[in-house]
Amino acid sequence: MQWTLVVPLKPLAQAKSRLADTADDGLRPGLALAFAQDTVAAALACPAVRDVAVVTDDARAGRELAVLGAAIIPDEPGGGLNAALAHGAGIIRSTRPGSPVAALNADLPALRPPELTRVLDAAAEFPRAFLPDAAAIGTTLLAAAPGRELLPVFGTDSRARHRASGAVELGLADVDSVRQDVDTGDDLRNALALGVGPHTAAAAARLLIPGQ
Ligand SMILES: Nc1nc2c(ncn2[C@@H]2O[C@H](COP(=O)(O)OP(=O)(O)OP(=O)(O)O)[C@@H](O)[C@H]2O)c(=O)[nH]1
Ligand SMILES: C=C(OP(=O)(O)O)C(=O)O
Repeated sequence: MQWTLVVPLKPLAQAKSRLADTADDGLRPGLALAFAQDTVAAALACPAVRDVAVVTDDARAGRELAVLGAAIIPDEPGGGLNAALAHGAGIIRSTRPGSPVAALNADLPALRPPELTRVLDAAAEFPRAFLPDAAAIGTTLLAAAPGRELLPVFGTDSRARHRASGAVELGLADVDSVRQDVDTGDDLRNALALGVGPHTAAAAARLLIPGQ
């Protein structure tokens, strides 16, 4: 089974505000783009992934991610993360009704294709399934089988909210690279320790990170 992934991405100037103490206003947009580039490149290198659609209104991000092979969907609802994901999933479903769809965060710079394959293969056993983030509070991936709506409830406490929505929590071991989202400086240090992709490695080299 091959998946279509929907990756949401805020306008870069507003993205990753919780990294303000680690990357200043001049560097943060480039860092957020680098996370998205490494996430999308790793996803497209995954044999379980047929294609990747990024929902974004950011022109620069749209250009750079299209170069990697992503389809770009404008964030027409402009109603926040879950509206953007439902919009993207709806467009994918209208063009390809038989395809399984998964939402994947754009901030997974350590993402490894074999680990993403394991997560998607596990998700394929259920109508809807999700993977909790490294902090075990949020969600990094939400999957829906063909014919099932995605029904995303990302945001505060999304692990509990996805569980309450009936999605099955995937309790896989050794898929750290799919769980390691980067919201804070500590998250970035953890991702660097796992090993990030080339865009994030280059962007992070411009930051002053203790221990790096
Ligand atoms: N298209 C789209 N993507 C969004 C929107 N809000 C958040 N995202 C994306 O959803 C994922 C999780 O977003 P958040 O944690 O809310 O925001 P963030 O920019 O990652 O970090 P903070 O600014 O620190 O909250 C990231 O990939 C964001 O770029 C939105 O309104 N539209
Ligand atoms: C929106 C989410 O991600 P983040 O951890 O980036 O806030 C979430 O976990 O639902």
